[in-house]
Amino acid sequence: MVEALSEAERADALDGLPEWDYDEGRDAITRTVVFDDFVQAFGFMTQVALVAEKANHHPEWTNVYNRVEILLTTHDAGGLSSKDIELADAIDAMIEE
Ligand SMILES: C[C@H](O)[C@H](O)[C@H]1CNC2=NC(N)=NC(=O)C2=N1
Repeated sequence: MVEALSEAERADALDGLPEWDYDEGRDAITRTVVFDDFVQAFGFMTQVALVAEKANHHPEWTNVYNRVEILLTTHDAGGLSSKDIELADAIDAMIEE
């Protein structure tokens, strides 16, 4: 069973995720990505969905046209865990492609 990160672990992890913001209320991280159009945005979401399903760790997200707002937290842990950090890293790699 995955545990929520400690404050120190969280601070260290967030240092490596400069594109993500910390949501204290949810103990989560968030990132908004804007694409050229809906098709690009949905293609990205499809890529993320396959990685998330493989990891059995899923984002909370919204999509409006070319904009995708992503929130990562671990429901089973009641907060931010290493699984969120790993998924955020994978998402960043897809965006940098
Ligand atoms: C039953 C299933 O394995 C669990 O519900 C998984 C699915 N995806 C998940 N995703 C996220 N973000 N947090 C979880 O705790 C989680 N748990």
